[in-house]
Amino acid sequence: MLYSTLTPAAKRAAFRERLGSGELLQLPGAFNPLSARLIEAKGFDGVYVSGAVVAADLGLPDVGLTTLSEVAGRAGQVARMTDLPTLVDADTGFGEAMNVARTVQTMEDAGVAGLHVEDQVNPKRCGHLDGKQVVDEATALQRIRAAVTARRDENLLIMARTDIRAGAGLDAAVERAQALVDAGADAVFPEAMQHLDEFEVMADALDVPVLANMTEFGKSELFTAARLRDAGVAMVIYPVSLLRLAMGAADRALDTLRAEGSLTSQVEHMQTRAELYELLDYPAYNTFDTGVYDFSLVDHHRHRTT
Ligand SMILES: C[C@](O)(C(=O)O)[C@H](CC(=O)O)C(=O)O
Ligand SMILES: [Mg+2]
Repeated sequence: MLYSTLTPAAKRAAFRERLGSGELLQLPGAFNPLSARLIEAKGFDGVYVSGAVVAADLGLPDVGLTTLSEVAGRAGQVARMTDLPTLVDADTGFGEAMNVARTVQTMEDAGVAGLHVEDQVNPKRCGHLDGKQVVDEATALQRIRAAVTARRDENLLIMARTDIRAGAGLDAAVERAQALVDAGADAVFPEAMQHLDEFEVMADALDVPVLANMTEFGKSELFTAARLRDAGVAMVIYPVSLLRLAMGAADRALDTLRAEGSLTSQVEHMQTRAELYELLDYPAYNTFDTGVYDFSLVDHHRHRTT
């Protein structure tokens, strides 16, 4: 109950170990802390906190409007609810080198296992939209150096995301990624790759784990986990998928309520009360409550008789 049962340091160490195992780790995006519990219950390897989802949750587009405090707050709430490692989208680091350093320490305090910092100009755009711009290499490397220098737990995974592929092509992306690794990045997130063999080229060129972004309605086809693993990818995120599914279900259910005047026909699609309580570990809280109650009775009794 109350979750998580592990310290952030233990989660980071476990994440590093799993990443070194050569398996493909799957990290669905948690759109809230409760959905992180579901992701864990279903046996996934980690939880992703998407910048696009944090923004959308607030009713905002993903154009660099959310603040470090908002994103770190949400990442902390999610990380708190799961024993899985949490990977958070730190956008551009919320500024330049000095801001990136503060972002890393704030995210570390929030209990995440890793974060990614991208090389887009401020204010950033969704990586799968046209018209985004990247900073020059020197600025991109500064952000990563600042991130690596700022962390206090050496197991905190600093991932460099590069958005250069869309504007400058795959060769430029590989070159940028190699420079980011030389600057200290522990892993690379090549954004908006189009074909599976591009992931393969990237994974072959780098000595660090590579992440694939399987966001829907984007530039990439939705490759299966098996194909990504065969291409040498180490981690895959499904950043906005659960939010899209939940909002799709909510949209249809609201139409039904308007049309039918009740949600009776929708009940079969709902998570049941029993399923929700199980996910919340409700019985454990009851037991805890009883323990406190018993204790106070005994205590009270002792006071009266002495
Ligand atoms: C991964 C991503 O950065 C996110 O914030 O989740 C987005 C996802 C999306 O907009 O589909 C991205 O820029 O790819
Ligand atoms: Mg993002």
